[in-house]
Amino acid sequence: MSESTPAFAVDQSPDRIWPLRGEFVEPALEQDFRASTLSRVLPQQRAGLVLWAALMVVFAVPDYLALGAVPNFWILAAYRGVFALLLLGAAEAFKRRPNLALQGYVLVGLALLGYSFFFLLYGLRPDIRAFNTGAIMVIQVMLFLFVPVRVAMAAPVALFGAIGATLSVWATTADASVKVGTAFLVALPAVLGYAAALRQQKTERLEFLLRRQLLDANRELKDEVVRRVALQGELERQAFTDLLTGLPNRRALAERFATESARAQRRSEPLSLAMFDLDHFKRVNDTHGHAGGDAVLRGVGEVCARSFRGADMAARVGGEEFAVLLPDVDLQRAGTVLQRFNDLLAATPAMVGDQAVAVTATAGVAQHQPGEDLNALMARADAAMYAGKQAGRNRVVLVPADAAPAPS
Ligand SMILES: Nc1nc2c(ncn2[C@@H]2O[C@H](COP(=O)(O)OP(=O)(O)OP(=O)(O)O)[C@@H](O)[C@H]2O)c(=O)[nH]1
Repeated sequence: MSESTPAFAVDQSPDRIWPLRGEFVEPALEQDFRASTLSRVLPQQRAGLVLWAALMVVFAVPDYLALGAVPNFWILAAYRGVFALLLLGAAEAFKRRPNLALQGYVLVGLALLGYSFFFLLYGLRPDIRAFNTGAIMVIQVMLFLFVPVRVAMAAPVALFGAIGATLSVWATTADASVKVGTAFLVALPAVLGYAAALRQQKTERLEFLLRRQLLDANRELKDEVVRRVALQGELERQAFTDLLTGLPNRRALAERFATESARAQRRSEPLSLAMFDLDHFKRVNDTHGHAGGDAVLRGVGEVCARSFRGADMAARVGGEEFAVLLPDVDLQRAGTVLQRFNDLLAATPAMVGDQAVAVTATAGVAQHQPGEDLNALMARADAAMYAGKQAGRNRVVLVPADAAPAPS
């Protein structure tokens, strides 16, 4: 997100919404918006249709009271009945195919029929002309505000209603003031309804954009948190890992030692530590270059991974120096484990280019003594390893259990 764009600003640029249609210019966006309104629009439209059908039927009563059972009454009653059925049918169709409700064509068709009924009423019931005009005014308002339908569709229908009503009145009266008055009366609610509905449509769409932006921002925020947690995990992993061999580093060893020495003491279990150093590693570097030496070190890491149990921890603690922490393992067993490792290492040459380079290691092993810290334990194992180097390398030297602690 660029710095100049506030996080939650809605893009209100005029070209996003048609000024007179109040719909998104982008068809996909408009489609998304309409789909998001379905759960609200559908029940409203269906309720509106049922109410409309009920009104059509109920108003047959005043027709009958005014006209009696004459042919005009029956024409109106038939129109009312058929139209009410159509309205109920549409309400049912909307339930099955909600897209019909969103598109608005069905509603527009029904509105055209509805207006036509009132035009007919002007001819068949001139006695209620004023009432008729009032009903058309109500329909004009309902068309825009009560039953949610797109203004782009409602506007031509309202125009049809206004013109139709005006023409019907002009055809059925000679009174000029009634003619002009009716034209105004039916046009005015259409204009007001259109203006109000247009404003509402635009507001709803801007709100939709805002909601979407908020959701996007929220999603971005969540993704960012996930990314950061992963990054933090990776940084932590790196802080405890030797990048060349992938083995744990000295820091990781220190943490593990703190846990294991406390546990060993609590449970009176043995804990051993081995230090091993590659033999004549300088020669490897001198012969195969530093990169060759690195390849050999990586190979040692792989042998460690294959050699020690999951509970043991082999760590790289210096250039070509390694430490192995062996929980619940006494000195003798640790010696055996290290000897097995040494044998495997000697038998597993690393490939440097197309050359197989074998290395050996010299190890010193010590068993942890109560209260001893890591440095002291490492120093004792180190001293044994040094003794092993002196004695000819490629061997494992144990620190006797009763040996004096090494000076820290
Ligand atoms: N390639 C490589 N070499 C390293 C690294 N760290 C230390 N070394 C080399 O390891 C060698 C250690 O040499 P020395 O300490 O003389 O020991 P050595 O040659 O292994 O001889 P002994 O330990 O006495 O058997 C040096 O040449 C260091 O440069 C490393 O990360 N990569």
